[in-house]
Amino acid sequence: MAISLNTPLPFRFLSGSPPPFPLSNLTPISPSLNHNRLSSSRFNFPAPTTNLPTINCDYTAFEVRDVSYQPPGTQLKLLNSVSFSLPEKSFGLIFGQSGSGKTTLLQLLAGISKSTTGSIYSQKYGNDGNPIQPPEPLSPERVGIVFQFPERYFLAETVLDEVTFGWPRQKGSYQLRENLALGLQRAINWVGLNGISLDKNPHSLSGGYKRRLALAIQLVQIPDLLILDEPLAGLDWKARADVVKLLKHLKRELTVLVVSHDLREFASLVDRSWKMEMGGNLREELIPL
Ligand SMILES: Nc1ncnc2c1ncn2[C@@H]1O[C@H](COP(=O)(O)OP(=O)(O)OP(=O)(O)O)[C@@H](O)[C@H]1O
Repeated sequence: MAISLNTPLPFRFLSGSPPPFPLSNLTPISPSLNHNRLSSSRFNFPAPTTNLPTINCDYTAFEVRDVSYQPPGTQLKLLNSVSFSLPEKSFGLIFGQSGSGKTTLLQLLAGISKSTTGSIYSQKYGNDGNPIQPPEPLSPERVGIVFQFPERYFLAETVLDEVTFGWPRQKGSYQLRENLALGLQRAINWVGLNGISLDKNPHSLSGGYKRRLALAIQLVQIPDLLILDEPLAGLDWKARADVVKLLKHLKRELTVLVVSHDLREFASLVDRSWKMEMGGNLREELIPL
């Protein structure tokens, strides 16, 4: 399947709800979690490898339970009973050898492929650590994904056309477009693209700004989960530092899951980390520094 950053957008924009609030009005929220609860024997999780603070209150977590994946028509098992939990407004990092299945897992989370077994959902917990609502399947429309080297999939000749590529054009969608326009303005400010002319050709932007643009496209509507595959790949040191800083800012507002080999650069952001072993086995592990 040819993957384009723009491919899923029409569906996202049409079926997702408009941004519920301006992010600029938000007070940064620290993850309010007792992560010991998340690693309770109920879920059979290993000891926590995070530095999330321990505060009791309700919270939501993205849950992946016993997910396995075999590409249709093959006997290959690329993911083997993968389970993990990522609390909202926290930063998760998956690392591991090339070919171990990290991107495959992200593709399942984004709904690009469908898992062979297992489930992916969000779960609300009370302050006693017990679920307080039925689990809700994670809707692909509410997941933003920035692929590795997203700039390779830019299609439009201007920044504006690139960001609005999937927007509805038909009559009667004024309200939706108005909401999208507000979301766009916020996303552009948020990623620091406000100094860039919207008439510019996306391919003429610097490496770091191309990544900002790819992020802005995903942030027009606030995703429940933002996932990024190797966000620093191919960038120079300055752009890498800029993207890390941007993600540090974003993690205050969003749940972020990153696949990366650049462990040192993300170390200060990580709340939870997992290593993908060859054969598609995921286990919670501190990043090796
Ligand atoms: N549809 C498919 N059919 C068969 N094999 C596949 C398919 N998709 C991926 N693979 C194989 O599955 C393995 C895992 O691929 P994946 O891209 O998920 O690894 P990765 O951990 O993300 O690697 P990298 O760090 O190099 O990006 C690889 O050996 C890949 O060639």
